[in-house]
Amino acid sequence: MKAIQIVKPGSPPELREVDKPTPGPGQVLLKVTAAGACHSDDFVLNMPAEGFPYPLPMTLGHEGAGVVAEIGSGVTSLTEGTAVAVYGPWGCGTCHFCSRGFENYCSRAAELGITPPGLGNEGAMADYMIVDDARHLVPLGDLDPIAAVPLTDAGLTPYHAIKPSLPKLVGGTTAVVIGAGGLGHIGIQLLRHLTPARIIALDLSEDKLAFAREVGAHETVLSDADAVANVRKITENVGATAVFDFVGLQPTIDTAMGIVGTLGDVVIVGIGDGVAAAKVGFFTQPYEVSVRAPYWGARHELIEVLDLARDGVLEVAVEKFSLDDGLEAYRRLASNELRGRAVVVPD
Ligand SMILES: NC(=O)c1ccc[n+]([C@@H]2O[C@H](COP(=O)([O-])OP(=O)(O)OC[C@H]3O[C@@H](n4cnc5c(N)ncnc54)[C@H](O)[C@@H]3O)[C@@H](O)[C@H]2O)c1
Ligand SMILES: [Zn+2]
Repeated sequence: MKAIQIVKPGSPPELREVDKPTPGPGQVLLKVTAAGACHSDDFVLNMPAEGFPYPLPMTLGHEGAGVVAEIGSGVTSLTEGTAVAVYGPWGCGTCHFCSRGFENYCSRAAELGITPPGLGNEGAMADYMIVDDARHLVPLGDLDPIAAVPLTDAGLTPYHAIKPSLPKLVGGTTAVVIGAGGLGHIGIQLLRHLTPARIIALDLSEDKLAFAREVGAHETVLSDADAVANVRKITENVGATAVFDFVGLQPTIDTAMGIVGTLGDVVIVGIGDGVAAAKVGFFTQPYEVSVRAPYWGARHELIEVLDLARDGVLEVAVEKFSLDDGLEAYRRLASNELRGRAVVVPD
């Protein structure tokens, strides 16, 4: 079978022939129906070779959907042919966080497609993939796997990031989304559906800003040196009640800190290596700002996001690629050329 793999850190991924895996006890083999390409894959591809934390070569892809093709011994809860999506953060299942459903915060977690050595899980960018435990599968029902697969990360992560800010995002407040890409364009739709807040989206080009308005942003602002002043002007200097940074570079985090208002949240989702400088202390405005850096989401939240898609609330913009063209998907992702999510669909 074919797989898109990271072979050499700092180099583009490669399309390679690999052995079709066999499910071990408790495992499930999926015939992959769709796999989403995430900017985090690009982050992993560009990690330094020295001290690279994952086994090489490694199949990419932590957004996966498929059809159950083969069941390992001991799995009784599944039948072959069932359409499923994969809940990617694979926790231990028993610790404090896992028992509350937040496997994304399990300290012993192994993640699909981004797994430390010894845990042996490959990603979804392949004809077939192994899922470590039937517990990580969520039924897709009649959802289209191509449109639904981005929800396992590009939908789940913004949902998990936005939820704690919902009580603050009442009428008359402003929410800002920085980066209207895979995660951001779903984040905008979630904010539109879940809050009455005015949504301002920031990105690098007029084309991306037009896309942000298409998916529901009320206003858009170019992400440049004037962005802080321009957003503050729109909010009549009150500032934003929540800023979701889906880029995470130092300039965008600085923008976020510059536009957040009193009682506001700065939520850093992008993995850009930026950090938020503390502006905490008496007589320091804005007052009572919270900064969070959430990671992925809980299993029950994935089910909630899939239900929102079933209700027609979320429309994922997808650019479709075959496995043979998957390298082009990663090229477009790295150069910010995509509209929405790149989804690879094996034959
Ligand atoms: N925290 C988490 O759990 C989690 C999960 C998934 C992805 N991520 C990270 O979130 C980020 C977004 O991922 P994605 O897959 O949506 O990426 P993407 O490439 O689809 O989207 C990124 C968007 O940001 C825009 N952008 C880039 N630089 C910008 C800047 N300086 N100002 C404004 N906009 C800018 C791009 O034009 C693009 O539209 C990545 O850093 C990714 O690694 C984090
Ligand atoms: Zn991701």
